[in-house]
Amino acid sequence: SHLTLLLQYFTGPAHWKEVFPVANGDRQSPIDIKTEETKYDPSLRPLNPNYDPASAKIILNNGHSTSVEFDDTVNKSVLTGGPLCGTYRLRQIHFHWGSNDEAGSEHAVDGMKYAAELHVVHWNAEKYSSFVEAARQSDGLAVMAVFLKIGECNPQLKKITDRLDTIRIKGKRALFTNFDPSCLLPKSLDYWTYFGSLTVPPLLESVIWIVLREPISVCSEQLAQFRSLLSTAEDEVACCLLRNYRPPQPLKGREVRRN
Ligand SMILES: COc1ccc(C[C@H]2SC(=S)NC2=O)c(OC)c1
Ligand SMILES: [Zn+2]
Repeated sequence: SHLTLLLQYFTGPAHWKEVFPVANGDRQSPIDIKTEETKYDPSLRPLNPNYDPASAKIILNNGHSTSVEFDDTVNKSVLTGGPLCGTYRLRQIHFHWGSNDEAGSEHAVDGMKYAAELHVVHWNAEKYSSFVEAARQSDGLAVMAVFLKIGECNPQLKKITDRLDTIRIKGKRALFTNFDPSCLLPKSLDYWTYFGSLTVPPLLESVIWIVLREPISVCSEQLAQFRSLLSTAEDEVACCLLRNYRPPQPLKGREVRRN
């Protein structure tokens, strides 16, 4: 309907600042990583993801993306090392993509966008008692970003894209367990890191970003399966989730370090 289309238009990234003033804040994400300006930091340690496949619980279409939600009531699946102090507990993974294969990632590298981007979201369970509380703290969240580059179909990603037809409508969820998200990480865990934010409202400035330098592969057919998800619920006029990436935001003097 016209109202739905109008709402869709006014809910785009350009309008978020009207409802969430932090959208113009000093540590917004994503950013365009200018590789020549990144700084090597010898104090950065190797990343140490340690995930238990039994923590995976459900796969979900929340209308903005598709996510796999994990049991984060205990320290079963955690990320330590890298730029992090302490233990960050795995909460969920989700994806960002575009309406065509030429764009879709949220972060860019020297102005270049990849076809899609995986976010692996963790929260600081050592210092804070819940994800929601951690999401309000400057060191509350750690999101590992993995670029998806157009190429061979990704057999590990197939475990997710093959289930999307069961959650096409916004709000749908399905059981999804025995899944270790490490299978979606590239060979090298070399990374860039910087202080940023959630990339979707409420855009909270609570994320330590860890952007892996090596992409994983995805094929056009798999991206088409993401785009066939609906951003609308059962009782609404069907609308495909064609794109869900926020464009790069001003760096505002922040430093991007590399290991
Ligand atoms: C208040 O809690 C939130 C809000 C939004 C998202 C999703 C956003 S944040 C990000 S980074 N990429 C996204 O798509 C959350 O992700 C766990 C958590
Ligand atoms: Zn995200």
